[in-house]
Amino acid sequence: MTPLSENSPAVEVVDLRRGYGDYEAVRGISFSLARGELFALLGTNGAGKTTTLEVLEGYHPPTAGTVRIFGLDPYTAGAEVRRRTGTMLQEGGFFKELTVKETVDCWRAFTSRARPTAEVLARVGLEPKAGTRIAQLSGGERRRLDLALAVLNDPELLFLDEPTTGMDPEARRATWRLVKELRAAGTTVVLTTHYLEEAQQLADRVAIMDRGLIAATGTVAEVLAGRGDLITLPLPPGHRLADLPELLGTAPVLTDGLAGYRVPRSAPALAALHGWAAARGVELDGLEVRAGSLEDVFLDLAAASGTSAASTTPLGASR
Ligand SMILES: Nc1ncnc2c1ncn2[C@@H]1O[C@H](COP(=O)(O)OP(=O)(O)OP(=O)(O)O)[C@@H](O)[C@H]1O
Repeated sequence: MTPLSENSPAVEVVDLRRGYGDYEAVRGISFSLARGELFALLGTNGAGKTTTLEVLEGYHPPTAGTVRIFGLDPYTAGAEVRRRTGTMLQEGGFFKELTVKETVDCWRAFTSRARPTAEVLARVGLEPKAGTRIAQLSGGERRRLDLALAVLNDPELLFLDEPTTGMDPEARRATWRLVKELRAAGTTVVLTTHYLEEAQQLADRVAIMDRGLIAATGTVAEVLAGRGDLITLPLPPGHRLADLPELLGTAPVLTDGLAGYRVPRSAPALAALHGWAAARGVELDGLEVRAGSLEDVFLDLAAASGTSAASTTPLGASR
């Protein structure tokens, strides 16, 4: 077996490709994570996030490229990698008749270095439900049980696949607190999520996947760098999009019935817009201005669908 290298990155992915039959779900992606980093994989439905995670977890070999976890191949050195990692899948398979405590006890039997059941349940706020049967848990409570099982062995590297899907806002925030605690204690975390706020709250770095490729990656600030501000307004009565002015050389774009301008700085653009409106006696009802967000990056990617993902302009710093 390859000896463990304590200096190797927690995760190293080079030119990973993974297909199902003729279909290539992941089409050549690379990234690496230092120990203790929290990395979020974002992306549209079917972008390849779960497939990537499953290769990192050692469930499938890559079709091409290499994946290393602590310097080890997770497919061929699965047992060693699993000893040091924890996995929260999208759907945990539980026996519905068992209680929460019985479920954790069962998993402890298969887990080396397992923490005590009470401690693990306390960690995810499930102690009051220890005696409750799985069938009676809410969706959010099941996700918390999934998380309890993922941290049972106090992993050095934790994989979280959409960890807060189905949770109410309070449970989601509690989960974020737990993930932040784990991260502060030095755990490396790879997470997939559809909640952009989750990535913004938790991640040191993000990668946005689109049709099997990484379209943008970096810190949230890097991904948003240069995106400027977004000015939106409903079309003024009696006006078409073509009647609106260019602002700082930018023509408006119509999205969901709103005219939108993405401008490097909002102040001069707003001054120009107000000048145009005042000269024509036009009211700018519903005018809104906000800084660029991950959601904008995401929506741009969705809007670009139909074009080749490879030709998508990189939206942030690449590694
Ligand atoms: N076992 C499989 N056999 C065939 N195709 C698959 C299989 N698993 C996934 N796919 C396809 O590969 C693509 C990527 O799927 P994947 O689950 O990795 O995406 P995802 O980014 O996690 O999506 P979501 O956000 O919807 O969970 C999808 O088009 C999916 O239909």
